[in-house]
Amino acid sequence: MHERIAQLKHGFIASVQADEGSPLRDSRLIAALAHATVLGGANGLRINSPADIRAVREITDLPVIGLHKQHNGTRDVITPLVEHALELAQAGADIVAVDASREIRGGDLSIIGAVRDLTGLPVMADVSTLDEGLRAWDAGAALVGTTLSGYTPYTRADPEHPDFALVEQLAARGVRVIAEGRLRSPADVVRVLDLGAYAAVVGRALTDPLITSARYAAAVASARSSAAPA
Ligand SMILES: CC(=O)N[C@H](C=O)[C@@H](O)[C@H](O)[C@H](O)COP(=O)(O)O
Repeated sequence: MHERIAQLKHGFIASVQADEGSPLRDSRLIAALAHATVLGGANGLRINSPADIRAVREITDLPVIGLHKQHNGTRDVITPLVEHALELAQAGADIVAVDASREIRGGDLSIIGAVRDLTGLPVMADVSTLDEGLRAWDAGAALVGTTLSGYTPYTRADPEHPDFALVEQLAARGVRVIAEGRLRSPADVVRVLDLGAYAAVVGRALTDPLITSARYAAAVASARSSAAPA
């Protein structure tokens, strides 16, 4: 097994990302946030774009899963092209994440082998269903992420919770599965590892203060509206 994959075993990976328009959209801020998660104990990082990967590479030797998000009018596609993967590798990614959904790839998963062979790096296939995960694993993905569950038109997911069932089903079939998407607490991480996940990715709940503040604000608003008038 690839050394970088082994380093992630039974750990948690901090996804540190900020889209255009976010107050955190600055590679130096991404690197600072990533640094904080590493000091806190993260075992790896998931980082979007060559610029952010370069900035993060300055602060850590931990495994970096690189991706290139491209909006297709409906959602972000993860690393649509081999050319993007090459740029991620040049920037210092250790593992390249690619969208392996049927929605984007149809029946053709040749991107997995192409990225692996051209970059020399292991590939993490992001999927939304059991079938997609099994096909990506057979096509040579080193890791299969549940990242896209709830984001393809044919998947429904509880917006408040990870897709625990998909994690369990992939693990039961011997797939090296990364639980990703809507993990919100240390308890969620422990639960997916218990279900057989190889590692867990935590994104917005860990690294996006806008999202976490909105959760507090919603809780306060809800408590106020149900409180008896003074
Ligand atoms: C669907 C998609 O584009 N997911 C992206 C993949 O890199 C990121 O926007 C997510 O933040 C990441 O998957 C972690 O998930 P969460 O932030 O829910 O913990």
